[in-house]
Order: sequence, then C-alpha cells, then structure tokens
Amino acid sequence: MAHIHSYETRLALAEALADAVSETLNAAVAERGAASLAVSGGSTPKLFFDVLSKRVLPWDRITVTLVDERFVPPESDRSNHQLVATHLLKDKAADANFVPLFHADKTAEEAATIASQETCGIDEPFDVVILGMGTDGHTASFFPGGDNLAEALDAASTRGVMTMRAQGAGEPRLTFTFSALRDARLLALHIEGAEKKQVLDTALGDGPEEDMPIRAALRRAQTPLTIFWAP
Ligand SMILES: O=C(O)[C@H](O)[C@@H](O)[C@H](O)[C@H](O)COP(=O)(O)O
Repeated sequence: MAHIHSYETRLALAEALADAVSETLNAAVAERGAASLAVSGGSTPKLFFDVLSKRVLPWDRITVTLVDERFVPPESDRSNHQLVATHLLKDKAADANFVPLFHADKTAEEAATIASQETCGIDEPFDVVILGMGTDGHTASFFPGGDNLAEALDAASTRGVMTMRAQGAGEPRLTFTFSALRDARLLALHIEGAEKKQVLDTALGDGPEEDMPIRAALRRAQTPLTIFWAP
C-alpha cells in the first residue's frame, strides 16, 4: 500500500516533507519526551535537509541516524554522515543527537555490530524513516544482487545494522534491516525526476522483490509508504 503525493516543485516537496516530519517528531516528543529520525543519503535529500534544519523543533530530544551508510569515513565526499552533517545538523537542528553507522579502524562487519549496539537504544519503531530510491530500484542499501539481500529484506530478521556488498553499491555498505524500517510511524519515500517516477511505476508492477528491492517497502511495509515526488 502506498500513497503518492506529487508536487509542482522540489522546494514545495521539501516544505511538505519537512511539515510531515516535523508533525510526527513533535507528536513523539509530546508523547514520550523523545523522537527518532532515520534518513537516507545520496543527492536527493539535500534541499529537504536544508529546509528541515531551519524548523523549530525540540531537536535536543531528537535522535538522528542513517538508514544506510557507505563504508567510508565522514571526511569522504561519499559519506552520508558528511551529507547529513553539512545539510541537516546545522541551524536549529544542530542540537539533534546524531548516531553514525561508520566506525574507523573496524571491518565493515565489526562496524555493523557496533552500529547495531549503538542504535538498539533508540526507541522502536523509528518515528520517521525517509527512504530514497536508485534507478535500479534499490532502497536503503538493499541492492539487486546484494550478498545479504535475502536476510536484509526478511521481515523476521533481527532489527539492526548489517553489511551489504553489491556490484551497484560502490563501497561496502552498512544498512538497517527492512525489519527495522518497515514499521516507522512515518515511512516516507522521497524521489525526484521523471526517470525515478518511471522506475517507481515499474516497481509498482509485478516482479520479484530481489529485482527491485523497493518492492519490499511498497508491498510489505507495516506502515503504508507515503511517497513524495516532484519532477
Ligand atoms: O546511501 C545511499 O545512496 C542512499 O541511502 C540510497 O538508498 C539513496 O537513497 C539512493 O541511492 C538514491 O540516491 P540519489 O538520491 O543520489 O539518487
């Protein structure tokens, strides 16, 4: 089940997504004094991050982490940690608590174990999860052909962070499991451009999840996926 919201411009999308995220985070803090936000990296979220960073929220009560991470240090331009530190954790959002997934001087597997331990203290489910999508139909680091794809997509897998290696992924990846993402209070997919709309339309059709892992979120998310799209 998915609800698609289309916007005239990418700025209108960023403002609407920031509204929905702010509402969910404010409600969580009002309800239990804390909130969590897991975001994806890549190029799409930059404008949204910049808009959200200016929102007046109880940021010191909000924990921000990454849906997935390239296995590179924050100094690398490929780092999602660097992307979030540059575009989101500034302005009003500078007071948020950030939990990275990458750990230096560790193997990817050791870093995944540490990241699972360090994120297990975040209330379950996440309040907000923002997914992106590649033109190959991957989301998070659930890449077609990924070495750990079956385990990553298995709803029965233990919530946590695992490694993923795949031809289309570049570096080894660290990614939350689908089981950790699928029941977020607000589960959003943020995509932009005509090409990704076509990829989404294909993903909404028949075919195995392994070919287009975004299908797991479209078909088996516990929370209906809210899709934000602009040309
Ligand atoms: O680390 C990553 O790359 C992301 O978490 C990934 O899942 C991203 O959302 C898609 O690859 C889309 O990336 P673009 O926004 O760059 O197209």
